[in-house]
This record gives sequence, structure tokens and C-alpha cells, in this order.
Amino acid sequence: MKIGFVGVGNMAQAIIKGMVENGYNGSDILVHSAHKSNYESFAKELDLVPVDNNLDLVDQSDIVVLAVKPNIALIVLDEIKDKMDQTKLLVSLVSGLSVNDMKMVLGQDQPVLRTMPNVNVEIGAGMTAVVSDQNLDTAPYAAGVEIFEKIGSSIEISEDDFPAFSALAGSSPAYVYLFIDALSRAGVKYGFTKETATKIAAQVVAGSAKMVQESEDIPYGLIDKVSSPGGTTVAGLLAMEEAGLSTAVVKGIDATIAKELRE
Ligand SMILES: NC(=O)C1=CN([C@@H]2O[C@H](COP(=O)(O)OP(=O)(O)OC[C@H]3O[C@@H](n4cnc5c(N)ncnc54)[C@H](OP(=O)(O)O)[C@@H]3O)[C@@H](O)[C@H]2O)C=CC1
Ligand SMILES: O=C(O)[C@@H]1CCC=N1
Repeated sequence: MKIGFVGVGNMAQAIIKGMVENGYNGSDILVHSAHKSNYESFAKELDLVPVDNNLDLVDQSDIVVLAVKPNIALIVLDEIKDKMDQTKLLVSLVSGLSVNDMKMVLGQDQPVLRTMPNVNVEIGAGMTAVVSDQNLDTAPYAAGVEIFEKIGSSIEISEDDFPAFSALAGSSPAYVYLFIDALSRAGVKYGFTKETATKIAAQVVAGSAKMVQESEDIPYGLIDKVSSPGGTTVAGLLAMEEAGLSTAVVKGIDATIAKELRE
């Protein structure tokens, strides 16, 4: 099975690195992007197959991953449409591009899988939404879903929920990194080096996420276990809420969804 990437930017590179770490052969992964120097150097690094243009890449692939920015996605689909056929699966990562948008260009019978991964696929810890208008347990969709299962978790959701998922899982690694950086910066304020403070902050966030995943308690129950009566934690929590932490997070998610819906 050959998997070809049209576009080899941040997200495609994260997926490919995750795939190579999790059992896929570089020789089964084909790449092409706008600038030769970008995709050739990346291909060399991971022993992938560089291809000179989008049409040859599609021709040689069983699964074609569309990994370009939303503003050019329809133009690129139009370029490759004559090389697509019903034996191939198109997997799209493109924010805001619906299954129907793609089928309008490629034809109603073209197998199409819409996905929204996040950048943590690079370390096999992604969270990816998948959807199509067909049963995803059947070929060729199952092979597309399998990629995202090997590099993290996947969940089938309705297309109506994609904007909210995109904010909650696609964009949110950036927001979690921001929280880690803020915690680390506070450590620097009190004398830790940035490196040490970041190491501490990242381990605390990773451990806390694992605790939420493994505990039967809801996050608020866990918060109460850390907050000793009359203690330091509750003082910090109240100060953070006075500064609007929860409201700021929800407003950030609102703005993310609003931006996707405008595109
Ligand atoms: N970044 C993220 O965390 C996530 C991104 N996405 C989606 O993934 C898609 C890509 O995003 P991202 O990787 O961040 O963007 P990047 O800007 O990093 O990558 C875009 C890629 O498209 C390539 N490209 C541009 N024009 C063409 C063309 N005509 N033919 C082939 N390739 C072309 C660029 O080539 P070159 O580098 O050679 O110029 C580049 O490799 C977007 O649609 C986004 O919505 C989805 C989930 C998460
Ligand atoms: O910022 C973006 O538009 C993309 C979509 C989800 C994550 N990154």
C-alpha cells in the first residue's frame, strides 16, 4: 500500500514521522510539495520517496493525503482529479473542507475520508477525528483510519462537530503548550532556569493528563484533592479564576470555532 502526501508542511511531517516510528516503511510513503528543497530534504531524512509533481504522486499512490492549506485545497483537488479513481482513497486534513466539497470536485463515487488530526501524532499521541459518508470499517476507508490509530487515537464524529473538534483537539495543543510556557515562566520568575522550569511544567501537565484519564474522578474532584483547606492551592486557584482562566480558555475556543466557520 503506497501513501502519497500532497503537501509536506508541519502537519504532514508530523504524521509521516509518527508513521515511520510506528511501523510504516519510508519506501511506501511518497511526498511532493510546492518547493522541491522542502520535500526533497525531508524525504532524504526519513528515506521517503520524493515525487516531482502532484499528478505522478497521485498516480503512484493508493491513499492520497491532502495536506495543503485550506485556501488552495480546491485548486489542488481540481489539479489531481483526473488521476484519482475509485480504487484510491483521498484522506483530507484540511480544516473546513467538507466531504461534499471534495466529492463535488472528485465525483460522488470517490472514496473520501475527512480527518482532523493534531500535531501530537508525531510522537504517537495524536487525537484525530474521522468521518465520511460511508462505513469506515470497510475498504478502502479502514486503511485510512488505521494510519491515525497507529499514531494515536481516532474517533468518528459527525461533520457538524468538526469545527468544535478542530478547536478542542486540532488547535488545542498550542493552547496547552501556552499553559506549560506560562507555568514555566512563573518558575523563571522565582529563580528556576527556563529549561528546568519547562521540564517541571511539562511533567506536571503530562502526569495530570494521565491522572484525569486513569481516575474515576472528574477534574473538579481531583482539584479538591489537591486543595487542602486553608492551604496554598485554593489561594492560587481563586487568583487564577479572578484573572479569568476558565473564561479565557472558553473564549479562545469560541474564537477558534468562529474563525473556522468564517472560512
Ligand atoms: N498544523 C496543524 O497542527 C494542523 C493542520 N491541519 C491542516 O493541515 C493542512 C496543512 O497545514 P500545515 O501543515 O500546518 O501547513 P503548512 O503551511 O506547514 O504546509 C502546507 C504545505 O502545502 C504545500 N503546498 C503549497 N502549495 C502546494 C501545491 N500546489 N501542491 C502541493 N503542495 C503544496 C507547502 O509546500 P512547501 O512547503 O514546499 O511550500 C507545504 O508543504 C491545513 O489544511 C490545516 O488546516 C489540520 C490539523 C492540525
Ligand atoms: O491553525 C490551523 O488552522 C490548523 C487547524 C487545526 C490546527 N491547525
